[in-house]
Amino acid sequence: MKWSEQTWQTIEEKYNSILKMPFIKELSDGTLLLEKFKFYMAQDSLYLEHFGRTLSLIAAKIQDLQDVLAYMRFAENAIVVENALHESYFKDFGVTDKGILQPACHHYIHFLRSTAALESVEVAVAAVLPCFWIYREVGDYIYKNQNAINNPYQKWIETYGGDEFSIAVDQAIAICDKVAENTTEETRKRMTEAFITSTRMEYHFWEAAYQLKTWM
Ligand SMILES: Cc1ncc(CN)c(N)n1
Repeated sequence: MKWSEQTWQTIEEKYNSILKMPFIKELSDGTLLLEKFKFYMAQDSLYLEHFGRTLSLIAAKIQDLQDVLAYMRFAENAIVVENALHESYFKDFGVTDKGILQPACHHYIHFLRSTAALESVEVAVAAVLPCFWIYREVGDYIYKNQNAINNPYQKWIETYGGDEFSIAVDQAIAICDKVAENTTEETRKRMTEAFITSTRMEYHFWEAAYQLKTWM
């Protein structure tokens, strides 16, 4: 069994908990309070900048030149393409100030940045994988279960439930499987731990937005 298949099994329960979150349910039926979505989008826009920086650091470290190019593209997509979705919502909502990093986002970003800086590149690619994979699965799930009539969050749903995003996700999974195959059992274990940690943080990111959780 591939590393990715084995690892997904370890987070299956956590993934199912994500699907049951009120944030996901209400985003999907369009009833999520705008205040919560705005909080989420502002934090996510800050997140994407640092996620893009993390992907660039991985691009600088990864061995295979095709993989260097893939992570450079992922970084550009996070900062330019994904963030364009956020900017368009900010325009609609009249948001000019995204504010500061709040606890869940701060924690997640710093986990990704420190993993990319201090761990091996194999562990770093595993740490960023839930940012692709969980979003694709949640995006697809919402796409299939959405209320598409007058849903204010339609653009979000189409971005993460769309084919373009899915192609990048498949690439990121394939790179993880390749590096996992060529490394030690100990590193594969660390990759799985990093993947689990990021999965947890995806959960807490949505939870924090639903609760509008800020610093004291
Ligand atoms: C927190 C988070 N994780 C993942 C994604 C999808 N790149 C995102 N936009 N935000």
